[in-house]
Amino acid sequence: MAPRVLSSSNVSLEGTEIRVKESFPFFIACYVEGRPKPKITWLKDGENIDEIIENNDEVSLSDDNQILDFKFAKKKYEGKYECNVKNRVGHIQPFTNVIIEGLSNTNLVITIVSFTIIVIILFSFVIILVIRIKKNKNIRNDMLQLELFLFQEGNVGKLNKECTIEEQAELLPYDHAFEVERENITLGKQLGAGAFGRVLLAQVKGLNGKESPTRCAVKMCKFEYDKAHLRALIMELKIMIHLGKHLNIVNLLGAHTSNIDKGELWILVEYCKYGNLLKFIQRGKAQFINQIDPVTSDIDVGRTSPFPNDPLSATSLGYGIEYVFGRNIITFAIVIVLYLFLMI
Ligand SMILES: Nc1ncnc2c1ncn2[C@@H]1O[C@H](COP(=O)(O)OP(=O)(O)OP(=O)(O)O)[C@@H](O)[C@H]1O
Repeated sequence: MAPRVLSSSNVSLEGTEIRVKESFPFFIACYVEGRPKPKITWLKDGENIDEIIENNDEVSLSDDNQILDFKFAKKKYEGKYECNVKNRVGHIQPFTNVIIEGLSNTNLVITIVSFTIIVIILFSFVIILVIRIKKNKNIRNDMLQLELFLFQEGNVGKLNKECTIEEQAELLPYDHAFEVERENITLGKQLGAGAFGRVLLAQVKGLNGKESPTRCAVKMCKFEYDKAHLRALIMELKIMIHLGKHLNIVNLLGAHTSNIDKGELWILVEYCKYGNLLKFIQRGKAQFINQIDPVTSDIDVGRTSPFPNDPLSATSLGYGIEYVFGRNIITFAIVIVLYLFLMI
């Protein structure tokens, strides 16, 4: 059977055209059939292809010479490619014209211009982003400065007599006389934890001019970067400073505030060896335990003043009376009697 070109080829007896973009890969396929199996050789512009293929990684023959493969389209590969197919019975020579399309000048200009525009846009974006970040950082710094200023100085002029101190505690100033250096505080075991803070036992040197270390309880935020918790602790500290000392409350001994911008605020208060009042009562130290409502006897026990005429407000007692009983067992008895009296 004489050789015949199959339709899957991209060469034909009448000739075809293959257009390829420069630097793209392409191939010329000359699939044939015939019996005996035809032999295939290739010509480029009438010359044997061997010269091009020899020592050239970019051009190769495969599939019994049926495929001529080009890794990159280059101008030098442009031309007429003939596929010489021969067997004993016949001979055919299908061919194709390969045209390599380079980037036209206009295309090149468009590419360069678009690239430049993209670079300029990206660059502007980066600049705008940097300016924004810087601006936000400045705003944040200003806000931090403002918050720190409010913490230190407060804004007493804005206090409203019709509101409770608890509602406007932020406006109260901080008293630097309470400041204790970090190196004077040695933290110990945890005594307990509240809604937003935890309390640790500590030894503090140089408190009230004393040489020997003072045992105290240090209250700090559970999570240093939680602003809401820090704010609550600041309010607690300011209220304690505002209240001043009193026999029946757990008094403020000092505070470590120099790292407050990093969320670190420690409040040093008197240590109460019996801890929390509710737990103390629940442990069965008081014989009338059954008469106390377990719900209202939590923090509210401290918030209801057992001394109606006490100059300290109910709020003030809320910050300390829970722990007072460890210090003074007689006061404890008086408070419980008064509490029962008030309950009736
Ligand atoms: N001065 C103190 N002496 C001994 N233990 C204390 C002292 N202060 C607090 N504790 C212990 O730490 C626990 C937590 O105290 P904290 O004041 O943080 O919480 P709270 O008053 O119960 O709750 P909240 O944080 O809502 O006010 C208490 O229950 C108590 O066991």
